[in-house]
Amino acid sequence: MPDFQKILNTIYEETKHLSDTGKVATYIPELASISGNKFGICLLDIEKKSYHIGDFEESFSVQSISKVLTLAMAMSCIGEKVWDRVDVEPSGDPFNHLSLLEQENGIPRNPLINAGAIVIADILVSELKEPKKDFLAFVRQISGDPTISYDENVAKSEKATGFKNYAAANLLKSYGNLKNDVLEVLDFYFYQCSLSMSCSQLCNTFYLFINRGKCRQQQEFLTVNQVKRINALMLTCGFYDEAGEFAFRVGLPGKSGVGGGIVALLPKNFCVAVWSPGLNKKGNSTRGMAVLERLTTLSDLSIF
Ligand SMILES: NC(=O)CC[C@H](N)C(=O)O
Repeated sequence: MPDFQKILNTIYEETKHLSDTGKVATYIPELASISGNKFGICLLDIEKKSYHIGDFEESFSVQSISKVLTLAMAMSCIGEKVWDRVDVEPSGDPFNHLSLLEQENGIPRNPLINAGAIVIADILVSELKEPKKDFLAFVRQISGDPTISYDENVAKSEKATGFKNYAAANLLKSYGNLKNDVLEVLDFYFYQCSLSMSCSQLCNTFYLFINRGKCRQQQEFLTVNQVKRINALMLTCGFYDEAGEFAFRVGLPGKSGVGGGIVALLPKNFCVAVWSPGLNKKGNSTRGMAVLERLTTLSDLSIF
């Protein structure tokens, strides 16, 4: 294994003063107040050794990173039946794009764009007794961390302003691909996106995806095959219309969120989380992308 701590220190110094670190998301008003200077990195290897620097222990809004976790829970509930309602192709479109959904009769391209994640949220609303509580319990279990919580202010802020998501959910409903009440499903979706986690907590949670479906405590939550599918989706769809660019520059499966977090991983090797709230035009963390590009270059580790 390379000297990860040395590599992180080098990358942190290199990218600390980037002239363009992007713009903090403001379309969810509660996210607008976050300082664009926040910057943390954490890497957890398969031996559970952790390497970190900067604001790696500070919680932030994980937003779309949560889509991987709801997908994992939905697959653990209903298995392959998920694919009757959502496809597995990259969309090549922004995360909240709607026209393909209409062209393709209400079947979202994949579970990591908003429309797909709303269908997954609908599945969980059907399957779980108390969706918000049960999903949070799932995240706490796979991370081994009972302190992880939702940020109610972020959830309420998006509930008041997430008009495109209301549009997506209504479109899905009109095609018969939403079984539950639109507002009930969106309430769950806004809460899942408001999960508040640090880079360190994200690594502990995503350990499952480098460890063939077993969490840090070695309890099995997903089959090897399910993990293979989720990692494939992170590679092809995890960065919306920048998935190609991420594979090209970084070469790892991963998932971003508009809170400025990115999680990426090399199966059976390591997972890494970066937080830097400034986003590029595609909604992905500008500095996060730069950090991960340097990480796979300096460590000579990527899936390619
Ligand atoms: N890309 C993201 O992180 C988007 C998530 C956000 N909650 C939304 O639905 O717009």
